[in-house]
Amino acid sequence: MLPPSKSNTIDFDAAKLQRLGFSAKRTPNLHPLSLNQLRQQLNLQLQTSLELERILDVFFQEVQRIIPLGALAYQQPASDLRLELGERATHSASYHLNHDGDYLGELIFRRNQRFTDDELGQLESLLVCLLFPLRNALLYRSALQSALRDPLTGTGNRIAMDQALQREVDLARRNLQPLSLLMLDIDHFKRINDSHGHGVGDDVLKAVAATLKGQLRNVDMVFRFGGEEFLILLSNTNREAAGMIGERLRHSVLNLQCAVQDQPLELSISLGCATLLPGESADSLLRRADNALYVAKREGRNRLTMAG
Ligand SMILES: Nc1nc2c(ncn2[C@@H]2O[C@H](COP(=O)(O)OP(=O)(O)OP(=O)(O)O)[C@@H](O)[C@H]2O)c(=O)[nH]1
Repeated sequence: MLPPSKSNTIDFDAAKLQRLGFSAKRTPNLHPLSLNQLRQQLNLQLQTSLELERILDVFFQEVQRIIPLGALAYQQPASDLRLELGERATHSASYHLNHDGDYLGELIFRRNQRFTDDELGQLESLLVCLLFPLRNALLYRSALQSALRDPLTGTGNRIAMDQALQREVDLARRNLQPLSLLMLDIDHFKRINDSHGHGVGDDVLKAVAATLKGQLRNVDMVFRFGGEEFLILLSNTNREAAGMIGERLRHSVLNLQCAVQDQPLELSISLGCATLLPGESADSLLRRADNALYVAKREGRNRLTMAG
């Protein structure tokens, strides 16, 4: 038996597209089709993927079999989505897509010639083929996201953290770039829960997470590690810069204006910081940051400790 290897893997999307007579990279306008033929093709092809970008790319390429286009833009601000295919042009036709009361986003077709009424009618007829695949792709994307997010704080969860940590360690090694990690924990959090209730504890967790995200460039690098513990991955960041970021985070939590029944709630965090050593594993990096956090707690809390 052959050991698993790349040559045995199948990109099912690509395979299905090929079987239908479409390779991944196609030149537009290969065979002119009637509107009905194109609708049938689209109905088949748009089912072959749940990836939003791929679906829109297939749609953009195929529509050009009967309607010349320069660009296609898609945006859905609520999901923080914005995609641009092709090149910007002077004329545009835009559509707000709704299905069953759900807003699926806005699609903008662009080119350097005005669209005729006939063409707009054809576009509208083709858009119908896009609705279900687009809705499914959006649902898939949000399912993927919620599988990787901590529902309370909106930060990445442990699964996301494990994936990101290994990926960043590999990247740092390959690109010979520094990688630092901050492990932080809210001080005396149990007291907050015990004195004010779990609901207030939850609000504090949300407020601290929002502060951390607000202070960092890449919010996808903040993870909830455990109850009141967070982990921050700082790619391309050396020990000195990571220490400065850690101090900035500590101050921003100290300055958080939290109150319970008009009484101010004092909050602080302790942090441990470690920077990847040559040849070091992800587990070892994590352990060193955790040990540094333990030292910060032991030495009085509300402080940052750098791992040796
Ligand atoms: N409200 C709330 N509390 C949580 C959650 N997850 C964990 N906790 C609580 O977090 C508290 C953690 O307490 P400890 O581990 O003793 O830590 P601490 O009180 O912060 O003390 P130090 O870390 O030593 O400063 C426990 O009371 C947990 O019940 C959560 O999702 N919501």
